[in-house]
Order: sequence, then C-alpha cells, then structure tokens
Amino acid sequence: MTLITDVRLRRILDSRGNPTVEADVVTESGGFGRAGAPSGASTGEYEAVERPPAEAIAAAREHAVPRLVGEAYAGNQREVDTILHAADGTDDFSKIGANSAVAISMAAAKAGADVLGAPLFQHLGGAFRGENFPIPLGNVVGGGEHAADATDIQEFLVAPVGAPSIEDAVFANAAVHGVVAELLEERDVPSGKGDEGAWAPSIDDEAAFEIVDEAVSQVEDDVGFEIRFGLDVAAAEMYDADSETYEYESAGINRDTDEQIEYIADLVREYDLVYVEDPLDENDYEAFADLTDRVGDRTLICGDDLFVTNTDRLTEGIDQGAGNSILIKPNQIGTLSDAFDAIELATEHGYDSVVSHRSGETEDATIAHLAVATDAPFIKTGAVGGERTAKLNELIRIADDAT
Ligand SMILES: C=C(OP(=O)(O)O)C(=O)O
Ligand SMILES: [Mg+2]
Repeated sequence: MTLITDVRLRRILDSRGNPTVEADVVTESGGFGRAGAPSGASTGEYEAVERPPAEAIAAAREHAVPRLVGEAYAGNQREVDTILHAADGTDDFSKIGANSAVAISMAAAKAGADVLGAPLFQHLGGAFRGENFPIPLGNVVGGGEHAADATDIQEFLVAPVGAPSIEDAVFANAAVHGVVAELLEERDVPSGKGDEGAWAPSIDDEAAFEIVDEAVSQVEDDVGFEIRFGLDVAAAEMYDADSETYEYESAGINRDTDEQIEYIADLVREYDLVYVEDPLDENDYEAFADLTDRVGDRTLICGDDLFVTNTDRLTEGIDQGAGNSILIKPNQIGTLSDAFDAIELATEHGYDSVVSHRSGETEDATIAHLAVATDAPFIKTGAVGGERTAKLNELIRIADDAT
C-alpha cells in the first residue's frame, strides 16, 4: 500500500523570498505527502550541505528518485532515508542536497501516515504519543544574522514553562510579543521585524533584557502561570578566531572565552534564564563543558551549531560534558531518521531535545509532529508570523485531535 509510485520536486518560495525545495510523494494506494525544506541563515559550519534548489532538485531527480519509485515503501521511514543516503553517497548530502533529502524524507513520512490514516505524530511516534506537548520557545526580540542593526544576541526566547496547555502556552508567547511592542513604543524605539518575526529594534542587548524581562512579568501577572525566558546567543557568529574574542558590536565590547563564560553565567543567574543556546563557539566543546559545569543544574545549555543534529558531534559533547540539551533541525542532518537518532541518543544520556524551525521557513508543520512524536520537552518555532504559526497552530490541532 505504501509503495512509492511518484516523487515530484519543485522550487517554492520560503519566508525570506528565497527559493527552496518542495517534495510530493505519492504511493500505490493513493497516499500523498508534501513537505518543504527550511533554510538557515546563521548556519553551523558542520551542517549537511544545502545546495541551490534548482541543482538539488536536478541531482535528486537523477540519483534518488529512480531508487525510490517502485522500490521503496513510504511507510518504512528507515528504508526511505537509507536510500536517500545511498543515492547521495557522501556523508553530508553534498550531492543531492540536504534540502532535497529532507523534503523527500518528510514528504514520505506524511505519505506513509496518509495511507495508514494516522496523524503524522502517531505514525512517527506510535500509539502512546499525543499526550505530552513541548513548551514552545517564542522569539520576541532578535538580531544577529536575522536582522541588521539590532541586538547582538540573536534571539530572546519566551518560555511559558507553567502553561497548563499548549494553547495557553502559544497565546502567552504571542502576548509577550505584543507587550514588547508596547514597551518599545513607550521608549520611542521604532522597530521592524527580523526573519523569524521577532522585533528587531536598534538597541543593545542590555536594553533588550530589560524590555523582555518586563514584558514577561506583565504577561505572567495576566495569565497567572510561570513564564521565563532564554536566549539563542548564536555565539559562533560573534566569535572572531583571530582575536579569539566574542565581538558585541552594539555594545562595543569584546569578550575572551573566560569572560564570555562568566558573562553568560551571570545572565543565567540575574534573569533566571531557563534556556541558553549556543553561548560559545561551535568548535569549543571545552568552554561549553565549563559553562555547563557552572550553571547546567539551573538552565538548559543547548548546542545548535555545536551539535548540528549530528550523533557523532553529540557523542563528543556527551563525552566532554558539553551542554545538557541539543537543538534538532532535520535539515541540518538531512533525514527524519537521522533526527530521530539524535533525539534518542540525547534522551539516553539525559540531554533534552529542542525541536527547531529555521529562520527561512515554509508553511510545513512537520516539526510540530516530530516534537510530539518524540516527546521533546521544547520546540523552538517563533511566536508570530504565518510560517511560524503554521507549526504553533498545528500543535493546537494535535492537542484537539484534529489533524
Ligand atoms: C533558527 C536558527 O537560525 P538559522 O535557521 O538561521 O540557523 C538558529 O540559529 O537557531
Ligand atoms: Mg541557534
């Protein structure tokens, strides 16, 4: 029934207006799945390779599609993903492109679920999933590679840790996003939005901390449950290897590695941060381990560019005690099976998984299902904006048994 009979690939628009890959997978019994590849801007050095979409599509049509059509079963995700690896033949998807690979992998999963008549999260995670929901991390202020002339820290992320339901959590994040706008207006600070829909004002990080802290407190008082916040520092983007310092341009400060560790540890204590992603350079496991040692008992130290959803890099991190959580971006590694393996390895070793969007997104909501299917404690997918709410609203639908 789930034998793949057609794979179609096309270029579509992503949220930045750039082309990306969309895949359709059709099965013998008429099952259908469609998925779009996201795309990063602050990409990790060790990510699987995203090829220009036209090239990725041509290469996948030549090398992968013939191996799938009439040969593979969409209901057998491992088989599909193994074939994608074999068709590519490299260890970083540089031949067919991780963008083609991930779009086909996710579309096959959806086609498999369609044939089975099961929601995607259940097809991926089994009958006992669907009760637990991830806490959504919502980006409300940001800069870095996602907006020019804004904060040095890439993302200020709201975490409604005490929300009684996913619906309450999603609306709390949107409310904080709204209050941040009011506070910016009160201070006469004009602001556009960055790539992920967060406000991107021309302020330094210190001012952003004040504003987000105040907005979180206001909304916490309104909703009556605990809301905290966290960061994606995206420190690899600030790190200058020549001077071996982290460059905070808006504040005009450079910090060496010890000072960076101290600074982040102080922020964790001062703002009771619940989450800190990529506080240090993507090559510095040792510094990650040092920071984890200091504050890992009170916050999540998450590796995004550090681990790139890669089990080899996660294994190195586990060995060194670097971080206590991993960001999971399926397109960083190329297939859903690889993303699952990273989550399983993390769980086995007490690392929390944070399933994540990219700054360039489509309406695709696979990551919402992936988070529920794997019982991930957090999902990072923005707070507002159509390509972000596609995932948040899908979580609400999953909770309502309406997917
Ligand atoms: C979502 C992120 O941004 P990008 O997709 O640009 O890597 C991130 O760094 O976590
Ligand atoms: Mg990141």
